[in-house]
Amino acid sequence: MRYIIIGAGAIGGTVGGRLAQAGHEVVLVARGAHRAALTEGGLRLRVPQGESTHRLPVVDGPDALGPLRTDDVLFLAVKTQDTEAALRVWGPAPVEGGGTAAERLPVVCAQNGVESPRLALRRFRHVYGVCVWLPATHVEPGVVSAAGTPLSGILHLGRYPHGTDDTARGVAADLEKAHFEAPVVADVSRWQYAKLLSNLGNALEAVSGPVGDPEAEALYASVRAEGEAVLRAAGIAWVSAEEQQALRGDKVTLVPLDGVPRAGGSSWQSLRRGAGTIEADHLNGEIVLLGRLHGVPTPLNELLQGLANQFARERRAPGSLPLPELTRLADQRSAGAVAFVQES
Ligand SMILES: NC(=O)C1=CN([C@@H]2O[C@H](COP(=O)(O)OP(=O)(O)OC[C@H]3O[C@@H](n4cnc5c(N)ncnc54)[C@H](OP(=O)(O)O)[C@@H]3O)[C@@H](O)[C@H]2O)C=CC1
Ligand SMILES: CC(C)(CO)C(=O)C(=O)O
Repeated sequence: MRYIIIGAGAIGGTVGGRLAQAGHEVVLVARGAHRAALTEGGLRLRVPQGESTHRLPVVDGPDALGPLRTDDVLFLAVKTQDTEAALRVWGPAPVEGGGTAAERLPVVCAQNGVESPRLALRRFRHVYGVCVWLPATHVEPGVVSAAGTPLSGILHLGRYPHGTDDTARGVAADLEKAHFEAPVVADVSRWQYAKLLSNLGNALEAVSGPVGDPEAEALYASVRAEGEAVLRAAGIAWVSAEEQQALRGDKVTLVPLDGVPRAGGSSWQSLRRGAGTIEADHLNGEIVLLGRLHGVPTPLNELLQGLANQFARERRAPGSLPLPELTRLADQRSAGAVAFVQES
């Protein structure tokens, strides 16, 4: 199979580099300064075992490749806010022998949140979801890094909305050869909802810095509790911590990389790069949406969604809202939400 990595940033760059290292054909899709750096100097991948450079074909869209091959896999690793635009471009791409990518090729959505595979299913017939446990960093244009040894991360993968098939097993086998733990699961949505609950802390970390001290942990616990209440009201199941642990085992140990700053997760990194957009509408915003649909107040997730978007719009530095200030705002919002529920 040839892997076309749409969005060769932290996740796409790590997966693409690892797949190339394992001998697979890989095409990187990138844009802007990152694309220029990848084209000029290759993809530089830093992992605990060292740095490697991969000179791979780099394109900005399907036109540069000509008709796609029947053994192509579209591996989507853009932030969720960029999913729709990417699918719109890649869906109609012609495939050798006739038909389009949307009709004939698998699209594997290796992203946080739960929205991308749904968006993909509107256009593509063969959609796969991945629950991505892979702490990676887009260090600078052309350079990505991933902690974790001996494996780089855990990628639960399955056909979306449910089931498994030969493609899922084939992609997982290739990922396993490329230093990932890649269990094939028949209920990938349940895994993705579990990850969504973890990622409700992304915005907190982005605006107020690493979740680690007791005050931040307490706030995250309240944000997550809101998320769990919403999922329960919506009748949505997620895998328990025990199930996750049973499948994960102790296979991935995070090893800090000397000289590679990974002060924060993917949303923190968006702010650090001054990206102008952030994924919060699709993480905390998913809980807010479900809360509104099912009549459950979500003041804390609303607050974080709003703050994260404001930080991105104003290109504010990550972590620059002091935690006591965020906690004060959260207390105010929670009090307001209780009053609203009592009045209605
Ligand atoms: N980083 C991490 O540790 C983890 C991330 N995730 C999830 O993985 C997904 C990807 O995140 P991450 O790798 O961090 O994101 P990055 O921003 O590092 O990488 C995404 C890349 O895709 C590029 N891009 C967006 N749209 C297009 C397009 N149409 N054509 C070409 N390139 C495009 C972006 O360019 P530009 O910079 O110009 O926008 C960026 O370089 C997200 O859903 C995230 O939540 C999950 C687990 C861990
Ligand atoms: C859990 C974490 C922080 C790394 O896997 C992540 O999902 C992210 O950075 O978005």
